[in-house]
Amino acid sequence: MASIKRGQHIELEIEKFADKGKSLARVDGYVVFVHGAVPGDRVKAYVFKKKKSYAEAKIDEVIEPSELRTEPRCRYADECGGCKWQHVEYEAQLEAKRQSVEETFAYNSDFSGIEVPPVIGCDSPYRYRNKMDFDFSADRWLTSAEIDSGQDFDTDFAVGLHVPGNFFKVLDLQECHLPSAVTPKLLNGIRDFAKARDWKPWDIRNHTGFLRHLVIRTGEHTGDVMVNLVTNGYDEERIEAVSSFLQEEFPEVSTFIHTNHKGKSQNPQGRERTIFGSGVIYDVIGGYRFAISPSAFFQTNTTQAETLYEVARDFADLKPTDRVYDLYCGAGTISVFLSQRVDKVIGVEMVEAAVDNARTNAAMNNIHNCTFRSGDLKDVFTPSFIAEHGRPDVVIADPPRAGMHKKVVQQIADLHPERFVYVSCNPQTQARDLDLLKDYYRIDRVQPVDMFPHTPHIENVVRCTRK
Ligand SMILES: C[S@@+](CC[C@H](N)C(=O)[O-])C[C@H]1O[C@@H](n2cnc3c(N)ncnc32)[C@H](O)[C@@H]1O
Repeated sequence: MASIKRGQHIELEIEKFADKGKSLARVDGYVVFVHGAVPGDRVKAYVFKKKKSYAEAKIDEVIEPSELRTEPRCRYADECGGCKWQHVEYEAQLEAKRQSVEETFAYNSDFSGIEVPPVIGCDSPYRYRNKMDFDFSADRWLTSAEIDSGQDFDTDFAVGLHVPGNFFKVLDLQECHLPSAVTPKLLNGIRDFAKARDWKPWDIRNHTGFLRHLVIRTGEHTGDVMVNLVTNGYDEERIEAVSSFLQEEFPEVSTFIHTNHKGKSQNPQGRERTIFGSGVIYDVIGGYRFAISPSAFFQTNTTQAETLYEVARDFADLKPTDRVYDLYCGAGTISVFLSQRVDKVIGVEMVEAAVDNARTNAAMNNIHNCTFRSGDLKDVFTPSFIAEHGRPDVVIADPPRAGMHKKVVQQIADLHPERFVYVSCNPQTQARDLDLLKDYYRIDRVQPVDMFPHTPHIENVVRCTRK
C-alpha cells in the first residue's frame, strides 16, 4: 500500500471519473478519489480520509487543468450540493455517464458483452429542472468568496441548498441555473420578504424556527408556477402576507400552497392547504397534459422525460393488441403516453394521491383504456388481480433509486411477459434486479438518457426479451 497519510498534501495525475462525481488517481496502484477533479488534471490535493483500499482527497490547487474543464456558469458551483460537474464540458459529462453505465453492467460477468451507446444528452443543459426544493436554515455556510470579500454576513439565516455532506449548513443562494429563471427570482424575493419581518428559519439542532422549505415547481410548456412554503405550524397572518406579496410581485405564480410540517424530519411533507390558485400546475409531455399536485412525483426534466418515454415506448415494441403493466406509474405519465398504441394499460403505484392524479390525467386527455391501482407492488399481484386484469404482454417498470423489491422481481419472472422494459435512475440497482431475471430474460438493448446535466446522475432504459 502506498505510504499516503491522512492530512498529507500530494500531487496527483487524474485518470478517470469515478462514482458519485469524484475522479480517480492512483499512487503506486493505491486508489485516491479526488473531489472536484477531472480526468487529465494534474492537481495538488489534501488527503482527508484514509482507508485500507482507498483514500479521499480535496483539491488544493489545479497545477495543470484538463482539456475537459470548462468555466462554471454559477458562482456557487465549487461548493453547492446541487451541481458537481458544472466545471466539466457537457460532452465529457455524457461520456463519463455512458462509461459508468457500461462499467456497472460489466461488473456482472453475465452482462459483460453489453454495449452501451452514447447517452442522449439535453439540447440545453441549463434551466432544465421543473422543481427545486430549497431549505431554510439558521446555519448559513459562507463560501470561500464570501469569506474572502471581508464583508459581514448574517450567518443565522439562509435559504438555498446544502453543501455536500453537511446536514446543517445551507448556502444562501442568490442564483441557480438549473431551474427556470423565475425560480431564483422567487427565492430572492421570499428571502428578502421574510428577513425584513424577522421571521426565523428552521434551526435543525434545536427544532425551532418558522420557515422550513420552499418548493418551487414550474410547468415548462405551460408557464405555470407553484410555490409551496413549508413552515413549522400555520400562522394565518403570515401566510396571508406571503400570499399578497406573491400576487403583487410575482403575477406568474399560478398557485400558492402552504404545508404545515411540525415533525423533526427534513422531508417537506405535512398538511397541505391551497392558499390561492387551483392547487396544481400543468405540464405537457408528448402532446398530453398532466396535472401536478404538490407531493406528486413528476419527472424533473420535462423535455428529456419525453425523450425517455419515447425510448421506453420504442423498446417496448408495442402492438395494438398489447396489454401493458406500467409499474411504479406515479401520476400515470408513461401509461397515458403510450396508451394510444396499445389495447390497455394497467398502472400500479403506492401513493394514493399520485393514483388520483393518474386517473385525472387519463380523463383529462380523453384516454379510456388506462386503469390505475394503488398499492405496494410487492403485494399487488394477487391471483385475483391477474384474473381481473389479465396477464401482460409487456411490463414497463420505473422504480425509485432503491430499485425493485425481490418479491416484485420474482413476480415479473412469474408473469413472464414477452417484453420487459426497465427504466431506472440508478443503474446499480437496475443491474442488481436484472441479475435476478437472467434465467428468464435476455438484455437486448440499453439506452441511457441524460435527465440531470451537471450532476453524475443518469437515467437508463433496458429492454429485455423473454428467453
Ligand atoms: C421514479 S418514479 C416513476 C414515476 C413515473 N413512472 C414517471 O415517469 O413519472 C417511482 C414511483 O414509484 C412509486 N413507488 C415507490 N415504491 C413503490 C412501491 N413499493 N410500490 C408501488 N409504487 C412505488 C413512487 O411513489 C413513485 O411515484
